[in-house]
Amino acid sequence: MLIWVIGTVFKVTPTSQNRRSSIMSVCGAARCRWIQSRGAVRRILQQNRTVCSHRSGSAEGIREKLQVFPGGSIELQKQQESGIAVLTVNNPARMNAFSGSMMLELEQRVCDLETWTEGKAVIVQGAAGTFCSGSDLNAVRAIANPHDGMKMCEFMQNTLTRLLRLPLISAALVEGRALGGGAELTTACDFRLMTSDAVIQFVHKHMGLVPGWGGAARLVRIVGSQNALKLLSGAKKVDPDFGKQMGLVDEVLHCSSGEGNALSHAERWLGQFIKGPAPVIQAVKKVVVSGRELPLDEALRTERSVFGTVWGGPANLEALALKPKHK
Ligand SMILES: CC[C@H](C(=O)O)C(=O)SCCNC(=O)CCNC(=O)[C@H](O)C(C)(C)COP(=O)(O)OP(=O)(O)OC[C@H]1O[C@@H](n2cnc3c(N)ncnc32)[C@H](O)[C@@H]1OP(=O)(O)O
Repeated sequence: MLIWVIGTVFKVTPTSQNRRSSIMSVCGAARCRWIQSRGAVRRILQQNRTVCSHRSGSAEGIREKLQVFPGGSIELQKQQESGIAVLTVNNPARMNAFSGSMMLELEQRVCDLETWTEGKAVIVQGAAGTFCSGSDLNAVRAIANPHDGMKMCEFMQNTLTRLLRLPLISAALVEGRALGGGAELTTACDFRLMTSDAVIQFVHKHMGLVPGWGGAARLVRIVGSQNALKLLSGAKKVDPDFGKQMGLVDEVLHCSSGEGNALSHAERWLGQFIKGPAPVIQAVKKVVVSGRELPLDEALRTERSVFGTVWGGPANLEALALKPKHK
């Protein structure tokens, strides 16, 4: 599945190359590069939409089971002006634990974000001053057999992989507690921001488990295998200082608690990375995703292809006209 998604998102077909050469023959080189790159953008977006409507057959059976465990919601607010979306895990009565229906809703929200062409960033947060306490233990008890457990994990792995691959710069805003699957969710974002009293804890070992939503694989890539082993085998509480020290946490937000206060700090922090037009920010994220996930040759090919989507584009031409000095 993973390889299939990478393949479909980044593939350039021979047919599309033929189409490119015929366009080349009738255009000036710069204009042509621009048209060609618009085509590449359209293709990537269309392929994303294909992924969107694609329902993994192997995860299929679990949807009906997850639907049986309602409660809470996943809220998505897209701020058109700033280009920042806010995704909120909302189940405060259970410390924002994921019910079955919330898992299904998360997939829909990620799907929505995959086609947000004007977007630049997404902040993932929890409602009511705490991040997320993992799976809803009531649902977990009801599907506590290996077959359903693996299906649920596969479903969440696919969704969180898509979240991490969004062409938007993502940040987990951790207030309060991020436990179990909640800790895993933070690793499906590009950055982790913590308020000074927040804690991230991979409590899985205490539950007789290991991470299953892809959190271990991602954690190793973020902090290295030594640190990951310590965090998982010790079920260590990660406070902001410890998190910064091992590279799990990108920024500590020193702000008083209060409705929206941490969020506005997070938006300000993200602001430094999302100045400029959305297509350029999205292109930056795409080359980082390909560099992070693909073998070098393929990553280089993808980088060229993404480069073609911005080279000679409006932002590039405007910058050239201004003769900038980067002092
Ligand atoms: C792959 C992911 C992995 C898996 O499914 O395999 C998991 O995520 S397993 C779940 C890991 N999470 C936990 O084990 C969390 C257990 N809960 C706690 O440790 C505490 O509740 C805590 C620290 C989150 C909050 O403690 P506090 O004293 O501040 O509040 P309460 O304990 O009174 O909690 C309030 C209310 O929320 C309910 N709650 C909290 N977490 C969950 C949860 N994960 N599932 C269901 N319900 C949860 C808690 O039971 C309380 O409800 P109440 O009706 O008031 O008793």
